[in-house]
Amino acid sequence: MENPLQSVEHRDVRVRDARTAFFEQGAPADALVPMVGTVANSWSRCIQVGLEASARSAGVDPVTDSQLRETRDRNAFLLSHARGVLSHLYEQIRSTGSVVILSDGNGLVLEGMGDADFVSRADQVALKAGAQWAEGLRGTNAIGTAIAEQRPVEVVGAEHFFDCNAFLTCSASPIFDAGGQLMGVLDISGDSRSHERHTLGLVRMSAQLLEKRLFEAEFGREILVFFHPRMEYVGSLQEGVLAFNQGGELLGANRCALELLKLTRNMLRQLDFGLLFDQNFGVFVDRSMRDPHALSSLPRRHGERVYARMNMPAALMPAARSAPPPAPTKIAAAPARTSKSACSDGRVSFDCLDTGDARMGAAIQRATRMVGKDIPLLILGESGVGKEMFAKAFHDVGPRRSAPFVALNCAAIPENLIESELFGYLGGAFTGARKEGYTGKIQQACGGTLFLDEIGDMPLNLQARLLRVLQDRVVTPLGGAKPVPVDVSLVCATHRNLVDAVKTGAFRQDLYYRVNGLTVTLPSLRERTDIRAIVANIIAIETDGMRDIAVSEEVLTFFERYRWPGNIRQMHNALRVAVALLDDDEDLIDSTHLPEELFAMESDSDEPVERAEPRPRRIDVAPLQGAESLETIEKRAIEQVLEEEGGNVSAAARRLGISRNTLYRKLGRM
Ligand SMILES: Nc1ncnc2c1ncn2[C@@H]1O[C@H](COP(=O)(O)OP(=O)(O)OP(=O)(O)O)[C@@H](O)[C@H]1O
Repeated sequence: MENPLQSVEHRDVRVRDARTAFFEQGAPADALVPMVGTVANSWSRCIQVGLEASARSAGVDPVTDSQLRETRDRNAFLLSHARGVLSHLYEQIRSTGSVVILSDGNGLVLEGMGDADFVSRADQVALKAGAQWAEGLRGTNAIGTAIAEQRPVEVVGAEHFFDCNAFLTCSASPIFDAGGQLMGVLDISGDSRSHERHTLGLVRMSAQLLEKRLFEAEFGREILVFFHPRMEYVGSLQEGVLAFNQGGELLGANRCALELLKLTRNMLRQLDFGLLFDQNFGVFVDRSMRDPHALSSLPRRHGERVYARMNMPAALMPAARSAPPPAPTKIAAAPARTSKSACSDGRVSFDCLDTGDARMGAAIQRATRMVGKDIPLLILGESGVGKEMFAKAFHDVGPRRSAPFVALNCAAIPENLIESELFGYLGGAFTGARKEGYTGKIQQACGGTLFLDEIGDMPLNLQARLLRVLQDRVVTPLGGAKPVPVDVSLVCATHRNLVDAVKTGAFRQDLYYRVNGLTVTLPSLRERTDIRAIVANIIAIETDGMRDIAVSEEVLTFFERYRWPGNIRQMHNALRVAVALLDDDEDLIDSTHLPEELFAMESDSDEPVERAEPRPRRIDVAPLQGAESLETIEKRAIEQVLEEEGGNVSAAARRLGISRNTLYRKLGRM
């Protein structure tokens, strides 16, 4: 490894000296030490396959478009998981004029991202999809040499075998699948003058992240155990991940797991949970299911103990195993009230919310154990994930269900009104106050549940007052001297990180402990595995369980892949619009019923948003008649398709690839 304190100039001089010794004086590679051994060995390999360092160009053409398409198809699994990582990596190097490259296991570039302004047009081609960087073709280079060496490699300037590549600096890390097979290479290439020492580390970490994603996708249907001897490393890139089947047999281990447990891949198939850890697999699974976020301390059979967290796929959860899977396309098979969804009767219940997602199921189980105990519940989760619905369901299963459920959103009302809303006031307490006074939310909730949404947004001075109310169990309305006793069960929610808010002083620590009796975290919609069941719930709510509405497979697949920045609220709005757009005789929601904003909505994700645009089908319009205008041709196409579809506007719009509204607009002009 290179001494990090060496200057770039010093390195250049050493490399030039090494080139002279190796190429002109015939010195053997091992005599070039302390030249980078990896590079010297690569030079030797290049000589052996007959490459000539002084050749004017490597003379390697990119593969043809159809060859590239084929290779990309073969690598679809890698590509689909790599896109987010590539964009994220590109964000890190955006203004450095470098490119991020993903190649397959043979060094063929599958995807390149970034502007290669630092190189000539000809060389730009060499960094784009279709270009080949195998070492045997292009001499020493980071991608090809990382493949040959099967480890991360950096090749700077004149370390490249061919003189013509000396303007480049490249850092590459191989990507291995769960079986240890090389899948591809991640690389950053740029101008050698702007070589940055930390680039290789960045590439290596990104490759590790990608391997982790690939592992989790490959074993997504198995029980995953994430572990590390140090508690704080669980959840980091350094954590080990093991995949077990339901019987506790070991199916796979990521690279970190192999290193941490000192195992080789050949040993995997002969091992099971009990041979690795001094604990019964069933006991570990049960304990982890009771509290999926908790870390278990697991004693190893031979070695130190580790901290572990388990992930159980929804399909293996006990509830999901006994319940029949939701029908794939027919969503709300409920023409009559008898077969309606658990969500359609106007009451929110945990039954209605527990639709097969493991994390949601675990949150419901935890909260259910607190019912009736008057322990404050804190619900965490992004905006729109259903925190208020969860709070309402918690209230509705408890002994206070016949008393009021009163909600106050601390972020939705102006700061100066929160105080009077919460504590109430007597008539004439302040200018603008109602003559008859106002009973604050705390008092309104008496005997029932007070739900404080977005508690993280409560101003500090009011936090102190609320704390006093919770401690003393009395509230004093503004302008009133007499404290009134309060008896409420408290449920709070926030999308903020309250621990951080406590650290920065934005949230009082003492109040945090008061509101945080039990914390549950609700998953974002994009993480949920029961999207189809939620769709069914929403349709049942929207139609009051009275209509038999199906959703097309295309829309359901889109819903499952979309990132849902606005979570269930956004999906609810989209489906509300879709249901409203259906004609009375229509019973299928397809992409033409989805609001256009859904596709225009910016996703905050690092992955591209898939679009379920209406898919136009081929329309054979009669040949042009003389010099027809575009408008006339369009008019003829619309008339023809409408006729072919028997006047059904929805079907015609679908075939034309436009929304129904657009078709109505065009018809209005005809
Ligand atoms: N499981 C579900 N099935 C059907 N609809 C749901 C479900 N969960 C939530 N919703 C719907 O999603 C929308 C948002 O829910 P809710 O207000 O409970 O979210 P929230 O997390 O409290 O949002 P915020 O943090 O913005 O206040 C509501 O329209 C609700 O009806």
